[in-house]
Amino acid sequence: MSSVPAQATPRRAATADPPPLYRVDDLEAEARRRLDPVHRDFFAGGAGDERTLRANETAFDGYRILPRVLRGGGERDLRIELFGETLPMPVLVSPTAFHRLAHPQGEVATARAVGAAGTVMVVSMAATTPIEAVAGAADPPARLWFQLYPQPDLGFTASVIRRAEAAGCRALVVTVDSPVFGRRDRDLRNGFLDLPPGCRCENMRDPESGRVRDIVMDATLDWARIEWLRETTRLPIVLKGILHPADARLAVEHGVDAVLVSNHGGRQLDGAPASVDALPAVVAAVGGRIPVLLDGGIRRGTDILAALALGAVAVGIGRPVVWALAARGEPGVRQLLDLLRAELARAMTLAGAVRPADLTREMILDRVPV
Ligand SMILES: Cc1cc2nc3c(=O)[nH]c(=O)nc-3n(C[C@H](O)[C@H](O)[C@H](O)COP(=O)(O)O)c2cc1C
Ligand SMILES: CCCCCCC(=O)C(=O)O
Repeated sequence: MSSVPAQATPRRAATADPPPLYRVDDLEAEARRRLDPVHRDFFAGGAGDERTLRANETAFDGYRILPRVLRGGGERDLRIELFGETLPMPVLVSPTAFHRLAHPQGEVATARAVGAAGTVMVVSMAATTPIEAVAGAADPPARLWFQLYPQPDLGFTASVIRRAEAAGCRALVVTVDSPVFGRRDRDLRNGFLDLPPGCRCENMRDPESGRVRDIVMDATLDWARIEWLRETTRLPIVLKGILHPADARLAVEHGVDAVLVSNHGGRQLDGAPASVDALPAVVAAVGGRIPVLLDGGIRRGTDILAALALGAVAVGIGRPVVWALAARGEPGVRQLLDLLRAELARAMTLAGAVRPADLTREMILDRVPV
């Protein structure tokens, strides 16, 4: 008679159920096996020596969470309020380009998973599915925000904003850390220049000519353009790519509705600080006048907890979504969001917080050497 090991993995039924997911990083390993190496490098890579890319993740090792005990509270309530809406958890999907390089269903699969989770998907201007199709894809519908690289052609920029508004996007995320494209050695070495046939940045289609325009990184971008955007749309505006506290103050003065502390996942200025290291000074500069969000290096529920305790209202995830999509399609992104929600709830329970608002600055010990 054969014995059954105490920790036997349950035999899975022969259905399309994805295998269990134990940690976010498992998705990366799985995705790496599936992806074309050139596309894998595009998704994984950063600028220059990838110092900032590495720092985004390792910086979280330097924070220690000081838990409170005997606080009771029962079930955790992860909901947050943002722009007058209640989100089920403080985790958003940050904009990432070219989802159809990760999975044939691309942004449609991502939107369906985000719709099921009830949180926000920030759709990239460089999406490979038109915003209208992303908006129509999910049931329940995903809450969509639209990410914009302001183009030098103001008429075209306004037409893209109108498309996003008409598709039901509820905020405009303006990326301000990209006056020029970061120098990404991996892509240069791989000669990654073009999307495969049939795969295009559909949000760049010119309404008059029908031609798909190239995305221009505009080095003339300045605060006057933010004023123009403020006059051009009534959507809440989020500035993405703020690291300096003085810029956070200027954002408030220019009527911006939120700032997203981000270094673009280490893909723009190599040598910039880890997002989480830049967060406290930005939070102090903003002084509660507008919400502060953060992305970069979030891989665990404890990372989310640390960012919230340091003053972020919510966090964004970039690469984990791409890995989940490449590894397992829509079910993978669902699993990813479920896992992060469960990890955050457990971390909050262990730290004695019932709601995100219970997470306070004193619960994080000052940065410890790593
Ligand atoms: C493959 C990839 C594509 C990205 N595309 C965009 C984009 O189109 N627009 C944008 O504002 N940021 C883009 N980003 C940056 C992300 O929005 C986000 O800031 C970053 O990925 C967060 O770091 P993380 O990957 O460690 O979560 C991209 C990042 C990656 C990795
Ligand atoms: C010129 C193509 C623009 C794609 C931008 C995607 C992006 O932001 C990234 O980090 O990659």
